[in-house]
Amino acid sequence: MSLTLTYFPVRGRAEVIRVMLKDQGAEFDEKVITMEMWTESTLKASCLFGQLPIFEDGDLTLYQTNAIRRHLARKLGLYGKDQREAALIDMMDEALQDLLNKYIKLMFEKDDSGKEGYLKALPTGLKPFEKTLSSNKGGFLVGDKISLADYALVLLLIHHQVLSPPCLDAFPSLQSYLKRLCARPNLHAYLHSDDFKSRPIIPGKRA
Ligand SMILES: N[C@@H](CCC(=O)N[C@@H](CSC(=S)NCCc1ccccc1)C(=O)NCC(=O)O)C(=O)O
Repeated sequence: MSLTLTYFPVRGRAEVIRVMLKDQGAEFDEKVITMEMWTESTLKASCLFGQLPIFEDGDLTLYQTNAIRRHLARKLGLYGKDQREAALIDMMDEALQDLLNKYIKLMFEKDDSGKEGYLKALPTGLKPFEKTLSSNKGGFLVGDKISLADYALVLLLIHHQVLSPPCLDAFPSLQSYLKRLCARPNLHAYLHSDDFKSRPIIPGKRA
C-alpha cells in the first residue's frame, strides 16, 4: 500500500489526515510543496480542482480532504461496525466540519478582533460533543472504536487548547476524552514529534 500525501509545510487541512495515518501506524510519504514551488510550477494547473492536498493510494489519486479522509476510514476500518454507526459518524463529522470552518475563518482574520466573539460562541459548538461523549459509554463519538470523526474532534480540541487553554474547563467529558486519545501510543509519539510541533497551523501562525 504506497500512500503519498502532497501538501504545504503547514498543518492546515492535511493535518487530520496525518493524525489518522500516524495513529493507525500506516506508513506514508509526504511531498512538501512550498508556496514558491506552488506558484512557479505547473502543479496547481495539474490538480483537478487547483488545490492541495493530493493523496495518492497506488494508482488512485484523490483531491478533497474529506474524500481522502473517508477513503482512508473505509480502508483502515475507521467507519464504525455497521451502516448505522457509519451514518452517525458522518453526522458527527459534518457537525465538526461546521466547527472547523468557523475556526479556519478565525485563523485567516488579519487581527485578533474576532477572537473574543469566537470564544464566546465556542461552548455552544462544543456542547453537543460533550453531551455525546458523556452519554456514549463506548468511549468514542460513536460506538466503542475510534473513527474518522474522532480524529477530527481530537485535532480541533488540540488546536482550541492552543487558542484558549481554558476552553475545555467546563467540559469534563471532552477533557478526559482528549487526554485518553492523546495517550494512544502512536498518536502520543506523533503529537510530541518535531514534525508535528514544528509545522505551523497555517502559514505564519505557529501552534
Ligand atoms: N475543499 C478542498 C479545499 C482545499 C484548499 O482549500 N486548499 C488550499 C490549501 S488548504 C488551506 S487554505 N488550509 C489552511 C486552512 C486551515 C487552517 C487550519 C485547519 C484547517 C485548514 C490550497 O490549495 N490553496 C492554494 C490555492 O488554492 O492555490 C479540500 O478540503 O481539500
